[in-house]
Amino acid sequence: MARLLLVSNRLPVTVKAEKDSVSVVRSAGGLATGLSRPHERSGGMWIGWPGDVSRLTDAQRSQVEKQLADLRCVPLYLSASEVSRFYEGYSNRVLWPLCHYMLDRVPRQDRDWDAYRKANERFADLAAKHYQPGDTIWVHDYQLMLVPGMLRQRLPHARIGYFHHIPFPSSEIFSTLPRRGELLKGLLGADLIGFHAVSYVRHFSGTLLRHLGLDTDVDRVLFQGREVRVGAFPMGIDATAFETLAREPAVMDEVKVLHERSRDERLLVGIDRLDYTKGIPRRLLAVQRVLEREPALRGRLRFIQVAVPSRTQVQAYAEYRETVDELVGRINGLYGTVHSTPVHYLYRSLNEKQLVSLYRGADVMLVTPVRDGMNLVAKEFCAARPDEDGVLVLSEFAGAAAEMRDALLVNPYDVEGMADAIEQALEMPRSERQERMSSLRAGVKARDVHWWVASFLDRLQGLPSVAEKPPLPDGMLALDKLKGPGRKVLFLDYDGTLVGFASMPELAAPDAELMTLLQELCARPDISVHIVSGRPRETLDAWFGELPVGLHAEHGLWSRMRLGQPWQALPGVSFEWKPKVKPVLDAFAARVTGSFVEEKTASLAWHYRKVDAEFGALQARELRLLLYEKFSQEPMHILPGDRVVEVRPRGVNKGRVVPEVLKQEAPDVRVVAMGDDVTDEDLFAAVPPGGITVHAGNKHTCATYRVEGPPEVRRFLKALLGK
Ligand SMILES: Nc1ncnc2c1ncn2[C@@H]1O[C@H](COP(=O)(O)OP(=O)(O)O[C@H]2O[C@H](CO)[C@@H](O)[C@H](O)[C@H]2O)[C@@H](O)[C@H]1O
Ligand SMILES: O=P(O)(O)OC[C@H](O)CO
Repeated sequence: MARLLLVSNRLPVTVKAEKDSVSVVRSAGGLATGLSRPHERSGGMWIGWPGDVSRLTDAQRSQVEKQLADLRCVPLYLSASEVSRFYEGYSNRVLWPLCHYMLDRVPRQDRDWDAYRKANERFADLAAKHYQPGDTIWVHDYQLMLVPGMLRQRLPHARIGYFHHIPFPSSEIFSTLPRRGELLKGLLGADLIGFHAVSYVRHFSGTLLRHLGLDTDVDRVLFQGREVRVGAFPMGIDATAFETLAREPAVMDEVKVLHERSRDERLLVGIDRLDYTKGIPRRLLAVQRVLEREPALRGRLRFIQVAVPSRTQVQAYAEYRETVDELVGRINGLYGTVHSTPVHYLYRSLNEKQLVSLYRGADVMLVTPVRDGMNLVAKEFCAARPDEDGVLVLSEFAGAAAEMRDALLVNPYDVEGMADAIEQALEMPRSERQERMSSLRAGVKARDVHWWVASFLDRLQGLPSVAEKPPLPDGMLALDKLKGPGRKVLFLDYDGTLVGFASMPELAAPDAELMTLLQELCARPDISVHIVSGRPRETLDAWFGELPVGLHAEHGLWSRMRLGQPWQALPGVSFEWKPKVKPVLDAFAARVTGSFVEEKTASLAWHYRKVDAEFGALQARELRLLLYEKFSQEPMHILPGDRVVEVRPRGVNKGRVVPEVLKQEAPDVRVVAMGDDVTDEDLFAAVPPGGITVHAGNKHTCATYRVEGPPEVRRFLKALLGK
């Protein structure tokens, strides 16, 4: 099995320094707890921050390093400034609230981007240093979004995965980030990008389209010549370990004590990192509402809320703590008696045994975050209930809600609704509790953390590696093969190859530099030039009619072989479908603002270049489906292009030009074809063996060389002229 290199901001263990001793303890938080056991099993390494070590003596530090090495953890020490600017600053003041839809918590001006970028460089450097060929690198979470891209630069052939543990928000939210483009490109350095939920994949794909113009095809997107996969991998927990612990006599004793101490009380439990995304204040208010509404429950209801301190140096967390403290005090002041306290609040971390005892003892578990990537507490609770009892009240804004449909799902913003759900849970008959819990447990056990790790890594390791599928060689290298005498025939696509795209087709007229270049190529007795375009005859005539070049319009339907010769159509092509299809495209143009229909002699095209990228792509899919559905019997082809859907007669393609032209040339002529889009693939396929095919862009292609785009195509043609 390939060695696994985990890279995350926090290691699964944190250094804990006391007066005279130092030790490493389990880190809190979903990522660290969830991945600990898979790491123990994998035999690989884990690179990350072990927490604050600034006060350790040299001897203590080496003691810690020894302990970390035994756990196969490689520490990356963050300086005080990095903790404050990279971790607390950009990661937790900007990205954390933004990904949780809390724009009002993002500072007006972010000053920590630079520190974030530099810290990401340090993680990438350390991972690259420990990398051995054949390793799989798995980068985790929002603190390290630039690391996949940085690793790709350092290790072009490495297999790199990235998992985003928190929500990926809608593109409307992500778009507000000034550094959105850099962050997206950073993620795209990975081979596989995973999220907890399908909705996050959708948001991510929409954001790629909107900001980088990259269209995700179901689960893959092309970026810089590489295919990057994206997918939903809902994270699980070590269900067996929780269940085993929940059956231990020590835990059962603890549960017994808990029940004896609160003999007549029903027990509600909440367990969270103390984070403003976890919805603790509204949860407290809901408990308060239950007590207000149901006097009979006063003195008979106990809510144990355990909150582990988190990010205590960030002001928002300190303020949140005060809010929670105040609410707890208020509710206890209102409804406490000399015999009972309704809210039992613990501000600390619990060990696993204490945690599981609470899960096992709870009548109702309240997991009500206002937004959460997944939420593992909900799953831990179910795993810890082999008695198939207890009710889970779960926020519909937690990623876990997509899987845990048998929980009582609540809107965490609706305090009354949550109070209703708590009452419903308290009154729920045993048979219903059992039915729901049994179904929840089946899901938690089937999709546990080992399943999660295996499904992510199987997908990642099953992908063809960059080394197995090397990038196409640089087109400029092809020039060597064209050196020396001998005739050359150039087949050149126009839009996207000789010129860049314009918002309206008529705006992409050839510039002076291109006209000069074409004139110089035509002036060479050993070179003949053919422009093979999807454009109509009239346009090619207007732009190039005076040049001694071959012109081929509408993807080869019309050809003017030489200057002075007439245009001729390919024989036997049917156009009868056109009047039937045109009204369908017109209707789309009318309903999608900014789109329009282009009509040529033989084909029709619906362009949506100026339409909002996400909406345009959706509409294009709908149009294609409609066309397939209505006109599958017609002799026509439906061709998705770059922000265009084109309908052409069957049997016409750019490839048909090549043999026609070569009929008039000597057999030893050297053929060069250059193009950028899917229609040029027919051209490449028709080039005889030994010819040179150059794809201008980063799409899938059957060409043998690649250049980046029109400027490089021109550089190639100039070099052919010896310039
Ligand atoms: N008082 C306490 N004492 C001891 N342990 C405690 C504790 N309170 C919480 N924990 C433990 O910490 C973990 C919390 O994980 P969560 O998934 O609930 O949220 P978190 O926001 O940390 O994780 C992030 O990563 C995870 C995993 O991807 C996502 O589910 C989540 O949405 C995302 O925010 C659980 O394993 C829990 O047992
Ligand atoms: O304590 P933090 O800041 O490392 O966050 C822990 C959470 O699991 C983050 O996903």
